[in-house]
Amino acid sequence: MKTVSESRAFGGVQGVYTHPSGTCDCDMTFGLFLPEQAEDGPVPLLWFLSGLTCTHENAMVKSGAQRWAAEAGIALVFPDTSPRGEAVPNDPAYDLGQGAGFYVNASQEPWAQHFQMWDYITDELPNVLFSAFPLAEAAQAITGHSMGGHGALTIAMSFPGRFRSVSAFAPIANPVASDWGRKQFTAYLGADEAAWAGYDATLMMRRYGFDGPMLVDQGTKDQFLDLLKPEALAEAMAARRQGGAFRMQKGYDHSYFFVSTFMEEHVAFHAQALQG
Ligand SMILES: N[C@@H](CCC(=O)N[C@@H](CS)C(=O)NCC(=O)O)C(=O)O
Repeated sequence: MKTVSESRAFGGVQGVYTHPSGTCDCDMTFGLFLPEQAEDGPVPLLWFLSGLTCTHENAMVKSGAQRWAAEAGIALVFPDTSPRGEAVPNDPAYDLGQGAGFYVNASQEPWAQHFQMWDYITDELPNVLFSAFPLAEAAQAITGHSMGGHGALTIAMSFPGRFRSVSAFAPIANPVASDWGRKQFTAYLGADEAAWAGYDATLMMRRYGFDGPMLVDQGTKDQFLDLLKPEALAEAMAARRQGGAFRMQKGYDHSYFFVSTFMEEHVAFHAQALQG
């Protein structure tokens, strides 16, 4: 692993690191914020998965999460959203290929060799993080924005007991019923929709839900509402009697102004679960 940069932030350290990834068969970059409390021993970890077109950098510089994580003594990891590099396939569209990994394990050509983001986020990157940094593996929570909200919700529901809490900002909530989902799942997973079900938060909520608190925020003026399908997830949460809340936030759009507005509440929500 190589250190790209380390900068003092809110009494802690905001680092950027690269490492060779066997899972994605390329070098991968991530941001990690360690609060001051990490100098004294392992601290809880909050994952932030980002959305379409993002790298590790967008949420790291625009979400404002570090101030609240520093106060709560929680580390933040900002992974990239896809494999990268000249050898990695891409697509001219912003919502397929590099920057649009959709947190799935691709089985189709030309994507399968590199686009293994599910295994990267749930297996390889945790191993890198817990062996190299003072992080408490037993105290993890996960959140994300848009495509990253889809990733956070589906990963949290797939690993009962791993994450104490899950939240999402404007998640792609029902990708099997959306053009933000059907196009990418066809490309990455193939036309057989049976292979898609384990990557859809609404279908997973209908079937089993999350074994802890869940918080979802969605702006009412989000320009992508028709693609995000928030009503499907809200209905599934109500039917499941899922603990937590689905909140429609009046007037907010899809941008990081929306994310940063509610970040303090999301970090406090996770801090309660992580420290309880
Ligand atoms: N570029 C796309 C929109 C992509 C987009 O809004 N991406 C969101 C996540 S889904 C994001 O976080 N963008 C990067 C940023 O705002 O820093 C478009 O023009 O339609």
